[in-house]
Amino acid sequence: EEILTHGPKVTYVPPTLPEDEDSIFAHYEKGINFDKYDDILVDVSGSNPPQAIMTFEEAALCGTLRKNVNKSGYIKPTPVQKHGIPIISAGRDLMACAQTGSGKTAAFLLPILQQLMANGTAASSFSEQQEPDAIIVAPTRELINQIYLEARKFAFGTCVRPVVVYGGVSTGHQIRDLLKGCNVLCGTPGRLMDVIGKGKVGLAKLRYLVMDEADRMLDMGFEPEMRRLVGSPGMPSRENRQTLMFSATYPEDIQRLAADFLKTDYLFLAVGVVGGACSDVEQTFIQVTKFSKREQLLDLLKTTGTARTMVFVGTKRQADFIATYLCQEKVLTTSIHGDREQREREQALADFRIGKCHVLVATSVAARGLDIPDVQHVVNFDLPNNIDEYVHRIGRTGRCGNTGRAVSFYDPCADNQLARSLVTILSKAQQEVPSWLEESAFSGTGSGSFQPPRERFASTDSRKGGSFKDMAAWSQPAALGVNDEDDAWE
Ligand SMILES: Nc1ncnc2c1ncn2[C@@H]1O[C@H](COP(=O)(O)OP(=O)(O)OP(=O)(O)O)[C@@H](O)[C@H]1O
Repeated sequence: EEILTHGPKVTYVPPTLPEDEDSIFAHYEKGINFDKYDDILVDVSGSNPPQAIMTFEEAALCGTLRKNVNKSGYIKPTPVQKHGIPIISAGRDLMACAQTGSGKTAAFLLPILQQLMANGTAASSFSEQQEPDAIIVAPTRELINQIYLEARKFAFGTCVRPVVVYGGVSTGHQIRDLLKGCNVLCGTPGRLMDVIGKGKVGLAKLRYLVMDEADRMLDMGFEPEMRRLVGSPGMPSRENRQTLMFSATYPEDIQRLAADFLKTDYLFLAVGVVGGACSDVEQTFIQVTKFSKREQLLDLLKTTGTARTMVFVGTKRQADFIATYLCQEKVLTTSIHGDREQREREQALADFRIGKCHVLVATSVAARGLDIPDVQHVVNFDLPNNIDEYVHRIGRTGRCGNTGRAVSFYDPCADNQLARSLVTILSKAQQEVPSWLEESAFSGTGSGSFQPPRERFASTDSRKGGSFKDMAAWSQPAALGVNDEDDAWE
């Protein structure tokens, strides 16, 4: 985004959003494994956690919110919602770790909206400076847009007005929309700091700060921006706001950093991984050589037919290259990565969502958070260099109790450092570990460290001590993956 402010003026204005209820509340069905969520082990640490709720009735949502939850097809809360909603309603700060696709978004949106309604938040109106009650940040443009659409859905028919700002779109357009009124501001960090810097957003009334994909928001790429945000003039101190963090992964070093942003008595919510980090995703590995990957991808796609498939690659150049190759081979393919214009990125996602293209070639920019119905396959054409990234990528399938498949190309020359962590992930998910993978993990050639496979949670509260050595070794800091080609943030 920063680069764009120095480049040609961005004039893209996204298409107007549909206003009809059917489109706003369109949702996909939860899967056969949704009820298994009930058996998942949950651990809340920190002092005096409030009691979990078992039903949405217990969440004591106002009538309109309750209706919107129903219209969204939610019948019972997921574990992160059962625990997260009362924690947030009780005014506590929260660091929440729960499996991909298990409903983290509603876990923070619903209690925030409920509190805003309960406290009689005034309908916002036109003003040259807006003072939102809540700010939500996320690492990519498409993800923040998706969160905004969820906020708009749950706030439907209430006086709460959500607004979104992100890079690659005309700033003028977004500011005009912002100034019409804003209670909940969703943004990617660059554009958010931009509108704050321009004086269009004041922070004096801020009560909630939400970091989605919090570990990403606090890694090397974004941490300075987050510190700038909380240090901005008017920003209430952490004692005077509620700070909420959500992710499926929390490296230990990031947790310790995160504590700077939270009240000291924050609660850590870990939704367990009984049955695995992603037990709803069948994970397979194919040993390949660098030069055989392309043909193997084609063979694989022939067996999957028109099933919706995301293919992750390591670099933007590679994304273009593979997408072009597949198009030449008559596979209906589109692509998303950081060098494409925002118009193209949004078009690609739309074409993939409606099934006009059944293959989406993507860099890590699409690894986190995106909730696309019926993604049946994830292919790691290139494995990421970080295990957390792997967890997020394969989490694009197998969402909300649905099942999915992830196939990863494993090139022993390039991917050895990931072997041990992969063995851990597979055994946690109670899936078969290929013997060659196990061998390469423990042959001594595989670097990286060993995580005891019986650990029940993807992350544990760093304040508990003792776990630190294992966890730090397990999750390499995401920052290690940063290089010129890294495309995981805006
Ligand atoms: N209680 C519920 N009942 C039915 N569907 C739900 C419920 N909660 C969430 N969903 C749906 O499940 C899907 C996944 O939710 P969401 O995108 O919030 O997952 P997430 O935990 O944030 O995943 P990620 O880690 O990938 O960001 C969404 O389509 C959402 O609407």
